This record gives sequence, C-alpha cells and structure tokens, in this order.
Amino acid sequence: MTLRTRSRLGGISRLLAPLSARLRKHVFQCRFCDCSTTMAEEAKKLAAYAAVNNHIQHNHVVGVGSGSTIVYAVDRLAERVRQEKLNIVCIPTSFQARQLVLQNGLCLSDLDRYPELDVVIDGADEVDASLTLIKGGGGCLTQEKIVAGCAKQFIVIADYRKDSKMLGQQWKKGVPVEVIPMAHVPVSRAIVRRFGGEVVLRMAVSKAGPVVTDNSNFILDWKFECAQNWKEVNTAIKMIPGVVETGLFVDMAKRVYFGMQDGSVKTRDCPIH
Ligand SMILES: O=C(CO)[C@H](O)[C@H](O)COP(=O)(O)O
Repeated sequence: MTLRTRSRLGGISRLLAPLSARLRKHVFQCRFCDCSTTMAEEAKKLAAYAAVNNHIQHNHVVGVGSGSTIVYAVDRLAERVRQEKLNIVCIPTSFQARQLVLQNGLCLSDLDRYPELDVVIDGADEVDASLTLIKGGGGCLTQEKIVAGCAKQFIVIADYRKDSKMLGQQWKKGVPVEVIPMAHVPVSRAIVRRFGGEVVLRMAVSKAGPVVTDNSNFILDWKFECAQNWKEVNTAIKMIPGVVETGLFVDMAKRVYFGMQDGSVKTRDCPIH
C-alpha cells in the first residue's frame, strides 16, 4: 500500500468513526475491496438470527432448510438450545441439513416420527411480492417442499439480493425442476412447448455429468421468458410424467426475513396466512 493510499484510508476511517461498527465495516469494505460477499453473508446472518429468535420455542419440532443461509440459523438454534436448555427436535430437508444438525449436536429426527412440524426455516433463491418463492438453487427442492408442507409455519430467510417484485427480476438461473433421470428430455421438451423459454440439464461442477439430487434424480433449470400465473404453472409442470417436484413454492411461506445492506432486517408477511 502506498503512503498516499494509506493517508486516504486514514482520512476516510476518521470520517466513518461516528458510524456503527457494522456499518463502518460495510462502507469501508464496499469502497476498497470486493466486499459484496461479506455484506451478503452478514445479511444472511441477520435474517437467520431474527427468524430463530422470533419463531423457535421450547418443545418445537423444527424443519431445517438447506443452503448457505440456513447455516447461520442452525448456529443460532444450537446456541439457543445450549443457553436456554430448549428441547428441540430437528427434521432435515437434505443431506446437508442432516449434517448440519448432527455437527451442531442437535436432536435429529424424521417425518415418520414427527409428521407435523411447528416451524420450518429455510432459504430461498428469490421471493416475490406475494411470497411466491423460487427454491432449489442447491438442488434440495423436493425434500424442502415436503418438509415445508408439513409445517404450521414456513419461515424464509434471505439476504437483500433475493427480494423481488416479480420472479425473474433477481434470480436469473430459472425455476429448478427435479425429474426422474430417464424423463429429462421429454420433460424439457414439454415445458418449452407449453411455456416457452429454455430448459437446461444442471451439470455437476466437480464430477462429469449431471447433478444428482439426494433422491437420485436430475435437476432441470427452466429459464422462463416472462411473468406467469405461478400457481397454474406449478400445477401444470407437476402433471408432466417424470416430474418429481418444482422449485416454485406458491402460498406456502408465512413470513420472509430479509437481511438488508444497512444492517436492518425487513420482513414481509403472506396476506393469506
Ligand atoms: O432452495 C435451496 C436449496 O435447494 C436453498 O434454500 C436456496 O438455494 C437458497 O440458498 P442460499 O441460502 O445458499 O442462498
């Protein structure tokens, strides 16, 4: 770092001194380094902590979602269980969630023993104005939807980048659709014929060939062209032979917590729950 840069940084640090530590960290990092990741991580944590603080109680059966945001929720859940001696049973939505529950020393169970959950907390790839979600960026949509469907309350946690008026504004990778492997070509063709857009088979990153889900299926990503009636689209895609589940979660979420860039948490409630 040159002397000139050092003195510029010093001047800016003094200017930022009255700001809160968190905001100062953001502004500082935003200006001088690739901090968007740090901000998003902080936002995920804010949303996750708020949801666990507000929705988890003693004796709850809790569904544990999948993805990177849920990691913060499980951290906070484990902390509360230790500090408040809460009796909590966790139902995972994926292999990853199962590992998280075990690694954090939480009580692991399943839908056979607990088919009715008090609350499910999970992330999302995009949330629109009426709390319709796109999920499945991590490929866990089927178990996530099953577990969410068994819950009295389905609570979503996300950072500010997932907040959208209409699906497709923020999330550009399309709607994930889990399919039986032998059906991936006919299902892709049927979706494009009926709804337009483009369907791609999701490929693995450090393995040759496609992503294989926890249920041994494939994932299609449907890049849709325009806004749709998502309830109808979800039902229609589910009716195509070979489709296991879609990543459209319609009328399921009760509340979403968005961690925001300024360190606040914004909530949005579903009008019908
Ligand atoms: O649906 C999911 C996995 O299938 C995740 O909940 C969703 O992709 C959000 O993930 P992240 O918290 O990493 O942004």
